[in-house]
Amino acid sequence: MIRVAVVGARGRMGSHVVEAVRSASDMELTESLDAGDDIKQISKDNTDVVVEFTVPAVSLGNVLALIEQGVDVVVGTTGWDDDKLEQVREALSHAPRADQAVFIAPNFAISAVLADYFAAKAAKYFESAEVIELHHPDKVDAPSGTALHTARAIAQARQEAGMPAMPDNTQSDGGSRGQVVDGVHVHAVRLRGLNAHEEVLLGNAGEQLSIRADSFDRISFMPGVLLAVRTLAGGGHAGLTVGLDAFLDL
Ligand SMILES: NC(=O)C1=CN([C@@H]2O[C@H](COP(=O)(O)OP(=O)(O)OC[C@H]3O[C@@H](n4cnc5c(N)ncnc54)[C@H](OP(=O)(O)O)[C@@H]3O)[C@@H](O)[C@H]2O)C=CC1
Ligand SMILES: O=C(O)C1=N[C@H](C(=O)O)C[C@H](O)C1
Repeated sequence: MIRVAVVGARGRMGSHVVEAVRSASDMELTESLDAGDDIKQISKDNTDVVVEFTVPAVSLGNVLALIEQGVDVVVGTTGWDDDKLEQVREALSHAPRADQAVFIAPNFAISAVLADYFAAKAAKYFESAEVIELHHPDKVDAPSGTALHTARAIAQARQEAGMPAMPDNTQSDGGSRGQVVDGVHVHAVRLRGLNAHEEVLLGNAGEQLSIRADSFDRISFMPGVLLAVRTLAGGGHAGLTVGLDAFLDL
């Protein structure tokens, strides 16, 4: 039985994770913590894997504290940059357990993971590429972690193919061209009625490829979360792993 704790348990995602863990025959829910709770209630004495879905401002602190507690962590919270990831690697290098693992995924839905993968594969064949992410208006961060991950993957594919900068004759945009992430324009839509959506537009003269992923319900993220919990609990993934594609045979 995998002992699972949830941090951010009363949140939109955390509450879904609590339900998914409770419904899993191979898992036992140990601790359900939220803002104001002492994260050191979680330890290797009561928990094997922690699932963390909080807010970008606190996730690194939570992960560092949980590493000190000797437990593995599955992280869904967004807002990760290279510096924060390096702090996690550093903490893992002197963690209580040599086989301790942290897994971070910008998106746990298979539709989004595949859209990201397909966009990176297509990128070198198109002169232009832009990313549009669309979410519910309660989301605190923009652009989404998923869109940032996709934009960086497109940029890396273009760089590896030796491609030039994308064509853009904009002289002044007043902010309407979105955020530029490694040369890729990213646009964020916030709209009541939406949940989580991403569209990648890739263009050449006379043609366009559109790659779209839609998460209509947060249940779409749960199979990926449970896959990550089971994978970490099974061992063999010591250190930091980023992206659910690492656990899929893509
Ligand atoms: N990787 C993925 O597939 C997905 C990632 N996400 C990401 O997950 C994160 C959470 O999203 P969502 O669930 O919608 O957000 P919510 O705001 O609904 O949930 C966040 C929860 O974390 C709690 N919290 C805040 N600070 C702390 C703390 N220091 N310790 C413990 N809990 C804390 C909040 O409590 P309170 O409200 O009282 O402050 C709240 O209950 C976001 O970064 C989002 O982008 C979302 C969906 C999918
Ligand atoms: O806040 C959300 O809801 C989501 N956040 C993640 C992100 O920022 O990419 C994943 C998904 O898009 C839902």
